[in-house]
Amino acid sequence: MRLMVSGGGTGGHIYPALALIEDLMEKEPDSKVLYVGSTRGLEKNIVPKKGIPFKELKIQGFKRSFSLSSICDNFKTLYLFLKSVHESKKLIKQFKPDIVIGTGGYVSGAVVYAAAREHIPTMIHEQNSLVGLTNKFLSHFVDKIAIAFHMAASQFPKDKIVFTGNPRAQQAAHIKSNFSWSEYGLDPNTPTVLIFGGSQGALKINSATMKAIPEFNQKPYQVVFVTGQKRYDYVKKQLANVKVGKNVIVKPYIYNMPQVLPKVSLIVGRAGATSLAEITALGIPSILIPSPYVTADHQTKNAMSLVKRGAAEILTEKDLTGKRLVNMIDDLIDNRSKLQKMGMNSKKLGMPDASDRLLKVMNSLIKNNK
Ligand SMILES: CC(=O)N[C@H]1[C@@H](OP(=O)(O)OP(=O)(O)OC[C@H]2O[C@@H](n3ccc(=O)[nH]c3=O)[C@H](O)[C@@H]2O)O[C@H](CO)[C@@H](O)[C@@H]1O
Repeated sequence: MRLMVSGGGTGGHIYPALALIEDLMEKEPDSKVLYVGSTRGLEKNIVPKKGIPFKELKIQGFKRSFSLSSICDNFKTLYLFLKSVHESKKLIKQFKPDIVIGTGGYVSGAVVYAAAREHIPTMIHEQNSLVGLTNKFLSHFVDKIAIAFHMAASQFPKDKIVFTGNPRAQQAAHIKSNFSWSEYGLDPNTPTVLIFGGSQGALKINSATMKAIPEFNQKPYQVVFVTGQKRYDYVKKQLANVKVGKNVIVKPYIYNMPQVLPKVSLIVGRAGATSLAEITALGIPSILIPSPYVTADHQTKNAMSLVKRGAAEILTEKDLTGKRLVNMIDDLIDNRSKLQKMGMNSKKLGMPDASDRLLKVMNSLIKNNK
């Protein structure tokens, strides 16, 4: 298969694409892949590290306010979009993909739109329960729309929908992890809580965690606190005069998350769709703190789909304090049977064959196009 993939901005759009590529290369090793990302997103750091051919386009998002500067910015956005469509068409002519798939983020808007105009089979993958702006736009042009939450179905043209789940779930579920907490200087046999605010880190989660550290130091469990790359220096500065116990580790980012996750006892984090796909694929109990800053509060909807099934607990950002965080973690870690039940409920929601399902649809689209 000659696969062109585009997805960018944040990890939630990038990792599903990478998981799909990994599965394709395992099943069809002669395949050729080109990843098209943006000059500004995280993909620029993540994708080339995986040895995947990468091209970048300059693109930006629309501003939703009506101030003069936003209007000017939106003209620039439109210009960059049209330019990116033009450049995508050139890339398509050179690479000659059998199929183009978009996993969200502004850059995928230009690439997938260009592919549809060039009559290449196209598909988008929507990770969330509430549909993003780019995928809403692309839904009018693509051949198929893969979704990971049933709730997303009503927001797209019915005849194009296929329910596949998120490919990152399959990657997380099937990995043979040889990771050990001893690599972080921790004890491999002590329950370990992983705290992180999505792929970019979250200010409020970071401040609550910093306040909780003096209490964490006394606990019979371990805490791995991931700040987000950009927020690491600030957190380290704030912690300069705080005693951080041997059972607490502070890290900017984890690059081998699928290896690490199977060893986690409890997750505290945002409710980004790709994180939830991983959590449920592995059946990890979680305390979810949805970001209130995302479109249409979609993380609360994502989180509630787990909470309703007893697979997670929710903590709203307005109720988030260091003390509350510690209490909720203690309550679960101290109550093994509650934790175990939550894990089992979480696993029931997992989609451990998501990328197989996606590949199947992609292959049938390609076949029908020949
Ligand atoms: C603020 C924002 O717009 N967030 C959106 C973004 O979240 P975000 O990019 O944070 O996405 P998710 O939480 O869904 O996924 C994060 C991904 O990054 C990985 N990871 C994270 C931290 C780390 O140190 N190492 C690492 O590898 C996780 O394992 C996961 O695969 O995309 C998601 C999927 O469309 C949306 O649901 C979120 O609402």
